[in-house]
Amino acid sequence: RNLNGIDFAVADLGLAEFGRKEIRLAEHEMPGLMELRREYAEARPLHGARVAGSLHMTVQTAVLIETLVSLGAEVRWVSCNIFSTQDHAAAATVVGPHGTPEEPKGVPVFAWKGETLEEYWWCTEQLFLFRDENGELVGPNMILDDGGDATLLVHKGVEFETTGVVPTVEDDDLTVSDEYRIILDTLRRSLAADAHRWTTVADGIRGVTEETTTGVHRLYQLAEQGQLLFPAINVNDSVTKSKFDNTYGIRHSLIDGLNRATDVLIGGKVALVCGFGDVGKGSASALAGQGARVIVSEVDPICALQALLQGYQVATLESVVDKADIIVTTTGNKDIITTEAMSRMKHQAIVANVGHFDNEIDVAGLGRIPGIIRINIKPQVDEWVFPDGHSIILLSEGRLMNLGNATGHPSFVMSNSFSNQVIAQVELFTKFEEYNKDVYRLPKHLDEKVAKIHVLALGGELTKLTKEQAEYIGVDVEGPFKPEHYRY
Ligand SMILES: Nc1ncnc2c1ncn2CC[C@H](O)C(=O)O
Repeated sequence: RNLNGIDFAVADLGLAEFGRKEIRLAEHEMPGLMELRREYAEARPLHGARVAGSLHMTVQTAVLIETLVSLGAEVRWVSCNIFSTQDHAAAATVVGPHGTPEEPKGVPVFAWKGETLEEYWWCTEQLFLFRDENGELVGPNMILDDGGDATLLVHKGVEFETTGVVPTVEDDDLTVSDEYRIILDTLRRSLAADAHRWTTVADGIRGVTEETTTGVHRLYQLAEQGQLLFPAINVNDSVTKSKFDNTYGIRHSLIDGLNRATDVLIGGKVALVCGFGDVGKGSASALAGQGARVIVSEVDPICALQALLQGYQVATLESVVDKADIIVTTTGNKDIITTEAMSRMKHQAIVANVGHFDNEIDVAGLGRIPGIIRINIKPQVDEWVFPDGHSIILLSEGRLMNLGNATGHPSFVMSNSFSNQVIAQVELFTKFEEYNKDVYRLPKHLDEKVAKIHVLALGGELTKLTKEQAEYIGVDVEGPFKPEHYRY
C-alpha cells in the first residue's frame, strides 16, 4: 500500500498506537541508541544515506530504525525471517512518532508475522526501491543486514547479470531448497525486466554492516573468493555484540520461547544443546538455571572442554537423542537434527532451533516421512506424529524460535548490538573511501565506548587507572584496556 507517499506492506496500521507505547518503553531500556541520538543530533552524519535494512522487525529494531532516521538517514526495512516480525512494531515504524494510520510519516516497512517464502523475497525486493527527489527509482547506498539475505540478493543478481543467465534447477533436485528456488525465480523475473538492475544497485552501495554470526560467515566466504562487491563491517564480532546479545540475549529469550510455546516444566528434564559457542553457552546456562540436566554436543574440543568444566555432560547427539526431553540447535551449521534422530526421540520431545537459518533441522525430510502426520497446535507450534505413534513438538517450523515463539532478545541487550550497528553505519557511510572490498571490525575503543554507556546505565561504577598504573600495564588511562588478541 502507499499512504502519504510512504509505500509499505504490514499486517495492520491500527496496531501502531500499541507499537508506539512499547517503542517508548523500549527507548528507556536502550541507552546506547538514545546516547548516539544525542551525540549525533547536530552532525546528522547519515544525511544522504539510503539504508536498506533486513533485520527482524521487532520493537527493538524500531528503535534502531528511528535512531538511523534521527541521524539523517532515509530507511526502507524488511524482516530477515518469516516469523520474527512483531506486527505492532512494524505498524508503529510506518506511522512514525508524529504520524497517524491515516497519514503515516515514518519509514517504508515490508514485513508481517507469518510471511510465506514467496512473500518474504517479494518484501526483500521492495527494500531496494528507493526514489530520489525527482521520484526516480534509485538504489540504497547502505545495507544493514542480519544473516545476509539482502547482500545475497545483490550478489546473486550481479552474478547472473554478468553471465546473462539464471540457473534452472530440476524439480526433483532435493539438494536445492525451496527457498533457493524462490530466489532464482525472483532473479529470473528481475533479469527479464532489467538485465543491469542489480549491477547498478551494487555500484551504488558504499557498504554493508552485518549483525549475526551466520551472515558474517557468508561475508568472509565472499571476501575470500574475491567476490565481495562492497566493504563490510562485521558487527557480530564487536565484543559488546556477540559476548552479550548472543549469550545473554538467548539466555532470556530461549526460555521465553519455550514457555510461550509449550509451558512445559524445564526443571528435572534432560536438555540437549547442540553447539557451545556464544549462543550455545547462553542456551545451556538458561536451561541449567531452570533445573534441566544439560548435555552439550560439540565438534570443537575447546568449546567442549569449556562445557565440561562448566559441569555439563558432553556427548554425541546420536548417543543421547533418545533420552532428551528438549533439544536446541545453536550451531550455525546444517543437518544437525536428521529425520533418523527425530524418529528415535522420546514421545513429545521438544525440538527448537535458535541458529539463524532453518537448515539445522531437516524439516523438509520430516514432511517426506511416509505416514507422518502434522498437527498444528497453535501458530509456530506443530506436533509431528510418527507412524510408530510417538510424536515430537517442533517450534517455528525449525526457524529461530526465540523470535518465532516469543519476542526475541530484550531491549537492553539489543541496545549494545544496535549501538554497534549505528556506529558501523556512520563509519562506513562517511569513510567508505578508506575501505576496500573486505570485511572489517570496529576498533576496540568503540567497543569500550558502547560497554561504558551500558555499565553506567545499570548503575555500575568504573574504577579509574592512575597514570602510573596505566604505564605499568602499557595502556592509556582512557583505554583501550586490552590487546587485540584478548578474548574476554
Ligand atoms: N529483539 C530483537 N530484535 C531484533 N533482532 C533480534 C532480537 N532478538 C534477537 N535478534 C536477532 C539479532 C541477533 O543480534 C542475531 O545475531 O541474530
